[in-house]
Amino acid sequence: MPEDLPDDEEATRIVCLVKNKQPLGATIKRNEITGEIFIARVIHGGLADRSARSRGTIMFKVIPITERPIHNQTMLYVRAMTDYSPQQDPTIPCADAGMSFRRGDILEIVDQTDTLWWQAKKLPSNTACAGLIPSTSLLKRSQREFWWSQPYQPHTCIQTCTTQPSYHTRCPSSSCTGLNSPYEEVVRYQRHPEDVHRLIALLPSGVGVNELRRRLVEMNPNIFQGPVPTTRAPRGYEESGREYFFIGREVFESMVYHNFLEYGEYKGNMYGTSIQSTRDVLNSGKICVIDIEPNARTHELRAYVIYVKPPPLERLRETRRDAYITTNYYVNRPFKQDEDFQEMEEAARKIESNYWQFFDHVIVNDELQDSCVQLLTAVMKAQDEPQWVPASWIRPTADS
Ligand SMILES: Nc1ncnc2c1ncn2[C@@H]1O[C@H](COP(=O)(O)OP(=O)(O)OP(=O)(O)O)[C@@H](O)[C@H]1O
Repeated sequence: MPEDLPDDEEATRIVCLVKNKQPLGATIKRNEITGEIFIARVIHGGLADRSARSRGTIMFKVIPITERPIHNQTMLYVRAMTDYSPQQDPTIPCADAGMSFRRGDILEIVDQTDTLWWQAKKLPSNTACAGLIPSTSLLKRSQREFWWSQPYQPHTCIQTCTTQPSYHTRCPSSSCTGLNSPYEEVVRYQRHPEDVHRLIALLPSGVGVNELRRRLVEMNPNIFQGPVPTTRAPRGYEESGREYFFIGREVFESMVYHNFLEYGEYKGNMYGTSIQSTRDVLNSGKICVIDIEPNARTHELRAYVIYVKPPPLERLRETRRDAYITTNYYVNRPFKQDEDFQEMEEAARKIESNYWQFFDHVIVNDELQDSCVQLLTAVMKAQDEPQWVPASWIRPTADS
């Protein structure tokens, strides 16, 4: 458009879009009063965006509006804290232009011009074309509407926090508040070789985290250490300070209030994560590997969280044939095929539905040897490769 166009000249531009099998990459809107149809948005990187000229099959006459909307094109990366499917959203302006995502996906927000519908790409992305996703304010509004439409349940929030009733932890606000932020801003973080290692947290208890951690430490005790205090009796092969710090209940209780990030009871024994012993291991230059319960994700820990998932039932039966567990009543007893495995699967379902978005990596603990290799690879990646971490870890905000 020439800069010096006289005011009385009609400012029009002919835009030709080459339509092939791809979607046009633009949405249109009709003015309810005048009936005029105009382009509501052009999808970032889509066909319309990329078509500079064509031998035209489709011709739009585009009349620029006098007041241009303020463009907010700053790149923003977020982790989705909720699932979204445009096909099930009746409010989306154009479902075909929408982009579905799952909790935990990393999204690159490429356009926030519209306050309700942002444009984003799911990472890693090999497509130039962005898709429409609801903005934070739109999602919060729908959450609020949903919340108000529910029957009054005064204890919903408290129940969410106590799905592992024996654990007393600092609850992450995201799992306790009624209205959660649907996106968490993240930044790419690369550990400097001279910085302390990233803390590795394995969860949950019961699927073999102790066995995996033990093997990792045993493989190279000069690199790895797992400093979780427990009141459980050591098993034959275990050594205090290696798998756990084995301490008495009285000592444990005296440490609880001022030195623990989380603590709790699992199958009759007390376990905890001590801030100081974690820091001591990291400051000694080792890689600290701890077990946590899912609701222990806190700012102090800043852990790389690895979720250890049980394999399907038939694989559990096959792989755990010679395995033993420790329960309230027995130190070492074989798994009970139905009860124990079903309990494990049920616990995994609950954890995934509440916490999937917080996991940096998932290992299916099927063949033990494979799982150990996967764990070692993931732990080294966490130290040496860039990771997406909450932006508030790098540039703290007032409420973080
Ligand atoms: N992939 C696997 N294949 C076969 N056996 C396994 C596997 N993973 C763990 N086990 C066995 O299952 C039993 C329970 O594992 P483990 O003690 O690690 O469970 P945990 O509940 O996670 O640990 P803890 O009770 O100390 O918190 C152990 O006998 C262990 O050797």
